[in-house]
Amino acid sequence: MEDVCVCRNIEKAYGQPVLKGCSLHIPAGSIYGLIGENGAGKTTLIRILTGLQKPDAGTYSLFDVDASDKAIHLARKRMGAIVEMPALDPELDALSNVRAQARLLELEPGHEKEALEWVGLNDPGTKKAGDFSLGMRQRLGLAMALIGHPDFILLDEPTNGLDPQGMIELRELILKLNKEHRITFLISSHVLAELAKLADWYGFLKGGKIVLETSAKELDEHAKPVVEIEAKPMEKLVSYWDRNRMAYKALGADRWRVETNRPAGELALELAKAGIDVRSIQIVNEDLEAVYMQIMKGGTR
Ligand SMILES: Nc1ncnc2c1ncn2[C@@H]1O[C@H](COP(=O)(O)OP(=O)(O)OP(=O)(O)O)[C@@H](O)[C@H]1O
Repeated sequence: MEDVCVCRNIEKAYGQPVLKGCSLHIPAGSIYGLIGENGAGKTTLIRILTGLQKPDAGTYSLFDVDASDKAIHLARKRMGAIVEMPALDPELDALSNVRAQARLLELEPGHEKEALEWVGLNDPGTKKAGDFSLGMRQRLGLAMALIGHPDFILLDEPTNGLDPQGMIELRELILKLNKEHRITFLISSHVLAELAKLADWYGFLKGGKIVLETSAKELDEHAKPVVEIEAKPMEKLVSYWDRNRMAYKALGADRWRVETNRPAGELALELAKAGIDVRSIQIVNEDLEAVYMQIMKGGTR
């Protein structure tokens, strides 16, 4: 699969270094989740890719055009972005906002209504954008990002401040644009659980670098098989875990969490043979959030 965007050792400092050799690859057709804690430099990276800022060192390419190439402005025409908040004019209605964006990008007029329809604003009326809900504003921002028929859209923390319904709607919209129109997305977030419902590729930004770049499929495989067990007595259990070199954690009264590849039924039988009274046993595979915490705490796995 070709990459729509490649970054190589990007550095950026504002007095303090923020990006310290950041490299990543965004495959065409993917929804790439850029995940990092607050202040990790996600917005900085997105601002660099959209041309709002220049890196101090390193380079990047968009659609195989290097940032130093004169043709980079043509590659940028294939991109749309919402950085921080959608750049709407609060005094204008939805259609006038999209028209203003089309003029700014020097596009032929005539596609404004289509862009609004793509985001479900079929009949936006004359309400001013300043009176829109946050979810509506995000939709309008997306319509403005879509007006140039981009192949690649960058969204900086798009679900920030949305209510659960707004989040679901935005997610469905992004998935639809990705599947039906083959638009590649870069979406930044500090909430992995939110990205996990969308992304099929991830870059983990930490300490100014991408410490892990992986597909969603691979990340799922990173999540270790774990079982939760309710059993006693404690001494026999601890001795069993130690004998079998199994990583365990006490969760509370007679409750344990254990890493194991063994089928739960087989484990229950073995524990019973060792004189342990097993009340319940269930598989609860380690979730992505735990994988995330481990990556963010200790670097790559
Ligand atoms: N224009 C600027 N001038 C000075 N410092 C800046 C500027 N922009 C960003 N920073 C600093 O750079 C660091 C990274 O900020 P950035 O907004 O890129 O992080 P982020 O990962 O997007 O965080 P958040 O999730 O909080 O938006 C922060 O410490 C921030 O204060």
